[in-house]
Amino acid sequence: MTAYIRQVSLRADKKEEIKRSYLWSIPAIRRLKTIELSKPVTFLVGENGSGKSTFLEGVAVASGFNAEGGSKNFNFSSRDTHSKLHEYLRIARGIPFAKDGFFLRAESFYNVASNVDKMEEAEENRICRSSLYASYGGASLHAQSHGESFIALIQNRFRGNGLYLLDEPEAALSPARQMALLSLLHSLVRQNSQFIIATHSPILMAYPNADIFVFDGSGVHKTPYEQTEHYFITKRFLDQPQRMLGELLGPDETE
Ligand SMILES: Nc1ncnc2c1ncn2[C@@H]1O[C@H](COP(=O)(O)OP(=O)(O)OP(=O)(O)O)[C@@H](O)[C@H]1O
Repeated sequence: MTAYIRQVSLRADKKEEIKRSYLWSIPAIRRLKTIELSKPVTFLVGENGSGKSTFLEGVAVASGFNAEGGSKNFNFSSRDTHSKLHEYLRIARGIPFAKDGFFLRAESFYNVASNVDKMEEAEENRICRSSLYASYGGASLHAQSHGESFIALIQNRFRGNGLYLLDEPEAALSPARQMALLSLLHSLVRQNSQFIIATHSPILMAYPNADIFVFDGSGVHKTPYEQTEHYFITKRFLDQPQRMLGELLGPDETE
């Protein structure tokens, strides 16, 4: 199995600095020691605000990606709110190095799409060029729906032998497209790729032989799929929607 990142730990020598930042108020970050990435696919899950995106962004920036997403060639910035976590992480890299990579975040995908447009315009000024859009599904990402452009990007731009960091990729995707994404993940894993994915999707989390790390108030814990809240709450709801709706809305409202 290929692991371009084998281990991520919080630097003990930076503890005093971390204590002075808001990062210390995030329990999963404060209690983070070492996360072993020993599988081709690692999921980061947990409640809203538990620190998954902060952690993934820290790993991405420490690995040379732009904080707002893109490949290592992207260096745009539309805001400057990313944390300094990357300075406090120690990343143990594997051998060989990844030949490809992408940091894909649902929340700033619009800006990544705009940046691709700008790079395409710049390419048009060259005498000998191949269209950059070819790597992104043949058209501007803005000319496709959010979900279509997400899938087009993964299908066309992710070339394998790569390190891919995805932040809530399901945000744009229908359940059927989430399943399509599972197939794409699988074929990229078979081409020696590693994924680290922050997600709320019980569909994506079902990818076999993956590690799932739950971020919560007591730290970060490796958890089997069926024991995650995402799995059992979704299952309980779909098994008995009327009963759950009765609990949520009161019995009179569900008739
Ligand atoms: N610049 C900032 N200053 C202060 N607090 C921040 C800042 N950025 C994020 N936070 C806080 O850090 C915590 C973790 O946020 P993060 O986005 O990592 O959560 P998450 O687990 O990815 O949540 P979600 O599932 O909703 O995306 C949140 O409580 C958030 O409010």
